[in-house]
Amino acid sequence: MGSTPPVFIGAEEVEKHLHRASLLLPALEAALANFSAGAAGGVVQPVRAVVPVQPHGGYLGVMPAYSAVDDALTTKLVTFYEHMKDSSVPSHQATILLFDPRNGSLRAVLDGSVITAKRTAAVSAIATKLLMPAFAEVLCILGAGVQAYSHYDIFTELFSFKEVRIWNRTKEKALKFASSVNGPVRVCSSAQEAVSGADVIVTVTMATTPILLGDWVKPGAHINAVGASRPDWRELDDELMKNSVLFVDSREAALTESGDVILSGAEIFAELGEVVKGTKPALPEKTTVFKSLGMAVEDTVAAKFVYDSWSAGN
Ligand SMILES: NC(=O)c1ccc[n+]([C@@H]2O[C@H](COP(=O)([O-])OP(=O)(O)OC[C@H]3O[C@@H](n4cnc5c(N)ncnc54)[C@H](O)[C@@H]3O)[C@@H](O)[C@H]2O)c1
Ligand SMILES: O=C(O)[C@@H]1CCCCN1
Repeated sequence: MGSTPPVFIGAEEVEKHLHRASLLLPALEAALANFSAGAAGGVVQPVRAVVPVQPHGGYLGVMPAYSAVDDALTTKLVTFYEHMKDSSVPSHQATILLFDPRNGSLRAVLDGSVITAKRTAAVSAIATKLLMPAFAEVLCILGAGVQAYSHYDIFTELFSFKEVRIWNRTKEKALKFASSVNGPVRVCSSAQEAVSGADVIVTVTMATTPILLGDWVKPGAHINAVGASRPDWRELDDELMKNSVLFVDSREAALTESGDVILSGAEIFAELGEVVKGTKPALPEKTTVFKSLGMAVEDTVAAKFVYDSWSAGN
């Protein structure tokens, strides 16, 4: 008897089953805690392998993970390209393969781009809930690409900011962002203007040198640093890195992949999963940075969520 061929779940279908990123919050919180529990947490996740595609300024990342608690086995394949000349092609494209852990058969091939956008924003939201100052009023987003939209969506769903500001390297993209989302957004002409007095800052750019300086940041603010995922790329300057309490998704990945962590020499205080578990404090009264690199197990639980929902409806 031949095995059943894998199903293909495209972007539209993934979107349908994952219409709000907040649907992933319980699974992601558990995955972060399990990851940071070491062997007892049952997450097997090596630091991703990244293959540079040098002549084209691109990278291929391979991100496998197994979560015993979820009994879910996946690998994401993600490409990301700097300086895209053709703006109709997204800078990041991803596919997730979901296997049957009992026998290794491929069950599904899922679009990974929607999942990447939503799970990343949901993890930033988990960090923000734990680390932002009390009475946070101003949200600032630096960057106006795919992640800016997904972060805006979940942040405005979960929190009640009085003001949302955006800055982008090219202002027209920031203007387009402000006119596309459902709510008022102040478009700023400089990153400094956008950041000044902000309580929560999200950096979601393809910058390779700092775009956010410690000098501009209000003491006690919380920063989700989502870009700069190569060891020689930066979004934050040394001053900010050294004068904040630093949280990461994975210590091992941060010390391998994050230019902001490696080149600043900043000390890592905790993994986000340790704060979720309660084994490390959150320190919301301090200036905090959550350096997010993205973890394969986040894709594993998100893909399982979509596959289970798809299976229930088919
Ligand atoms: N941590 C994670 O889990 C995770 C997951 C996915 C993406 N990311 C990272 O988040 C960032 C944003 O991803 P995206 O999918 O929104 O990308 P995108 O290409 O859709 O948007 C990138 C934005 O950065 C701006 N930009 C490009 N070069 C810049 C520069 N040198 N200085 C300042 N701004 C610049 C662009 O104008 C654009 O608005 C990327 O660095 C990406 O690698 C992280
Ligand atoms: O975790 C991710 O999906 C992304 C891939 C691209 C680089 C940054 N992290």
